[in-house]
Amino acid sequence: MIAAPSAAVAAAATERLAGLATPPGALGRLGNLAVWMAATQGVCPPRELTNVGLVIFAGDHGVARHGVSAYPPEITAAMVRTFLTGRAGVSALAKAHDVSVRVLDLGVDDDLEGVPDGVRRHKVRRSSGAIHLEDALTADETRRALEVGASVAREEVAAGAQLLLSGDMGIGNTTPAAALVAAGLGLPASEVTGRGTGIDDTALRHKEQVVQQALDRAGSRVADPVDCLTALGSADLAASTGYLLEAARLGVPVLLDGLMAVACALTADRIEPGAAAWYAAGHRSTEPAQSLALAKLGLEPVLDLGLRLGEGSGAVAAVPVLRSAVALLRDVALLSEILPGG
Ligand SMILES: Cc1cc2ncn([C@H]3O[C@H](COP(=O)(O)O)[C@@H](O)[C@H]3O)c2cc1C
Ligand SMILES: O=C(O)c1cccnc1
Repeated sequence: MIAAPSAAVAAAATERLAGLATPPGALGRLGNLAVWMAATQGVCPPRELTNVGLVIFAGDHGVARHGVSAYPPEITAAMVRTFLTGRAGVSALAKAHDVSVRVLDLGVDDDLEGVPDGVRRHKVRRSSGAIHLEDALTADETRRALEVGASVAREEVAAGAQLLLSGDMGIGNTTPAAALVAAGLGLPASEVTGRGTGIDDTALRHKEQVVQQALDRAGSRVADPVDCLTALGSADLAASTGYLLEAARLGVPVLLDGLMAVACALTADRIEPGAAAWYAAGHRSTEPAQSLALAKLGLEPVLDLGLRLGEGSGAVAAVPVLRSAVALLRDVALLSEILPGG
């Protein structure tokens, strides 16, 4: 069980919020976010968020060759290079909101020649297995990927990160992510499968069959969250899970993105209950599994913009809202200070 953020600081922050020169409740959910931020930092008022870090976990998926995505797997390597030139969707948002971006290749089906060693050094394998036909990973690969993620979280925190975000890149990844949510929530494929990059009705029915076949193949192993990563996940999703889990263990807050981040957060909370108390939901994705997993974790998304990009984009877009919440609890006067004789 992971220890919760400080209840004493949450109480102090709630009291400060109630005393601000604003009508009670007028700050709405910004007030709740500010209290959560203070509790995770263990200090009230909370510190400004000057050091926010996004790590994008990239990898390919065997299922991507089986008609589950609107795009070919070759996009994955091309997008890794695009993150490095700072021209992806999430790059624009990260630049606008002062968020550092790091991209790691866990399982891209390409050697990524010429890409810096720091990006490639954590690679576990080239493409994870096609989950409806075979395990995504060996048990040893799962263990290694979880440890890569944990070590990256430790590095980010040692470098001063106050808030961690995870992003994903990998054509086909909404299929294993939906399977992880189905496994974690005990739901059939029909309830969790979404359109990902934008597949048509025929492809959606096929994708649902692929997810169900994967769940049936995994059988009773769905009861164990680490076995789920081995059977139904991937190297990039296992690393992302290790990263989110380590953030919670270290007591560092996380702002979650869309389906992949939330599927990994759900898996992390299954591995060590209590982890989710360190997570806030950046946005609501259009993927049904993301909303189902958020509800299970008790998380209400900050933004609801119809985003379905991934890459960490929805989390980065929510960073200014979290900064706004912190600024209010830090900088607004207390009503008692502005009243005569107060
Ligand atoms: C150009 C492009 C950029 C992306 N950036 C993120 N994704 C997102 O879409 C993919 C998941 O959807 P599916 O499971 O349907 O393949 C992942 O790569 C995810 O990161 C992208 C997809 C494309 C095509
Ligand atoms: O929920 C997401 O993050 C998402 C949805 C579709 C495609 N890529 C990512």
